[in-house]
Amino acid sequence: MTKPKVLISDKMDPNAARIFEERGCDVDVITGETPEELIARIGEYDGLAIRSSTKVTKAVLDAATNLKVIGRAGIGVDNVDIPYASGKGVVVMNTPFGNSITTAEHAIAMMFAVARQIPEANTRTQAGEWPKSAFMGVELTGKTLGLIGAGNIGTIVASRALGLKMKVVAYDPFLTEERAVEIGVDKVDLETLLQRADFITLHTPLTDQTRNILSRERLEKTKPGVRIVNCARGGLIDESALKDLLESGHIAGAGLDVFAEEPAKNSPLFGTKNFICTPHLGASTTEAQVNVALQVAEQMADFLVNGGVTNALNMPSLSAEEAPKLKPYMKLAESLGSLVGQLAHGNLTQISIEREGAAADLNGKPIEGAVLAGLMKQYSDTVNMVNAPYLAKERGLDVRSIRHQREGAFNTLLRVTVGTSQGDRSVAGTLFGNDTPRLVEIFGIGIEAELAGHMLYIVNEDAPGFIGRIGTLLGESGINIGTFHLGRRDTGGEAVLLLSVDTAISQDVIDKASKLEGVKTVKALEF
Ligand SMILES: NC(=O)c1ccc[n+]([C@@H]2O[C@H](COP(=O)([O-])OP(=O)(O)OC[C@H]3O[C@@H](n4cnc5c(N)ncnc54)[C@H](O)[C@@H]3O)[C@@H](O)[C@H]2O)c1
Ligand SMILES: O=C(O)[C@H](O)COP(=O)(O)O
Repeated sequence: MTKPKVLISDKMDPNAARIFEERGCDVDVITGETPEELIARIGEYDGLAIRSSTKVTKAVLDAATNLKVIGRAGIGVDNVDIPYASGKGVVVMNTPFGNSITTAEHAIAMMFAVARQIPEANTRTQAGEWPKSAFMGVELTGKTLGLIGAGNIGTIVASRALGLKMKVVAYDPFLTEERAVEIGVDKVDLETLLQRADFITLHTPLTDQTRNILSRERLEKTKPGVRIVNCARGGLIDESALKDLLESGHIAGAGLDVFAEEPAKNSPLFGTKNFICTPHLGASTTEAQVNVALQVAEQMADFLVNGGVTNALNMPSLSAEEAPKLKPYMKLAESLGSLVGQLAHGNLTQISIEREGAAADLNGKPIEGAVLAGLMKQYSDTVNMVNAPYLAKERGLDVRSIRHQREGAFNTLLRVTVGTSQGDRSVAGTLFGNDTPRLVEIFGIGIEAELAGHMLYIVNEDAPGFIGRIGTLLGESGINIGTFHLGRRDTGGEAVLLLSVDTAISQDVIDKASKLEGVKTVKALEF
């Protein structure tokens, strides 16, 4: 088996390359390339490991013809076009906890630095000025900290601030009252936070909802003398308004680790009074960098080598332990999806995926992805279980997952039912010996068949002589039959014949089969 190939395109702790190699991947570390250079190179890689410098744009993804996974050694993924990556079937992962303590500590350090003007005091002292009377700071004790975003980092900042005897108020639409009590903060709306906070610190991702969350209008509503820290993302604050309000003295100090445009080499904020900054150093400690490098390499190698999915932003998680157990189910799910996709006529409006017996205890999301991938293969060559749910959504397909505790005739069963403009059509399958997928029911008729390779599906009237006629037709057409499966609704009623054959079946043979006595439907299937 050829080894998966990974490119590390940003500066990363060397542990990442070591782990990739130990886990059976070939790895290249090539940092600092231009977008054009990356585009020229990316086609040969299965995995791309990045930090915040590499911008994974549509153009990069279009050139990434072999890419299966992007791993972000860190948290923020606003440098990756995730919807486009999802559409291309590329998994995007991050390492959500590896640098959170480090970044929270940086935010606290910035708060102290702003409160006591440490950078400027340091510069002037070292210049020989001894400017003791030029600096008068404020205490953090007893002050109110306004937290915008109370996720992993915000929560750590809150706990450190509470330790410093600050009061903490938090604005986060996804923070529940219970969680707010648990972490010791007051949940407030944004207006209240702006009015009450002596210090404001931001800890949200950059999204369409959070972009410019501290707009000029909101900055003007802050308490006079407020100090603001941003160690999250640059686009969260209106930088020009921040400059004006620092100059007017309404804002007493600001500490930014991140800028709307990075690298920030000529920011208008540079030189503004009471303004301090660092060059996106939030995650830059030895501990955090080792954490995220190890984690991203483990996660990506696990995915590329074993199919395990951890911390993916566009796909459900799947542990390395679950992956081998789910593998035969994924095969079965994809075949069933493909079968209904090939057989159902009319516009598909709804699909339900039922799991029964042992299958009911499994992680349903990957199975759902595999069914949809099988189904959507009729419409797209590049579909896989990552992008299939997105394609299904785009087409307005209503997807339902149902889990039955009951045990039926099979100890494990997957059933896929599609609602078409002509009514519901359902197929079901099981695993023989825990790992061999088998179709056991097609449109209400019991049958037992492996779905593989070239197949011929025929619905006919159950009557003597039919099997001989179809055997003769295929024989005369030079088509060798591999396996032969029969099922019928009742004696003399509707019967189903599923044949696997060694070569693709031509339209001419299908037309001839359709004309045989008693035949209702003929369809060539491919798995
Ligand atoms: N400076 C650095 O080097 C550095 C390092 C790590 C992370 N970060 C940034 O910090 C961000 C936060 O990291 P995290 O680990 O805490 O993420 P997280 O996902 O755990 O928390 C983000 C929080 O923001 C909240 N949120 C989302 N939309 C919001 C909105 N409109 N208003 C208010 N709150 C909203 C979410 O509910 C969530 O609780 C990351 O997205 C990343 O951009 C920066
Ligand atoms: O989102 C993050 O994890 C931080 O912004 C860190 O970015 P970096 O890996 O480029 O330091």
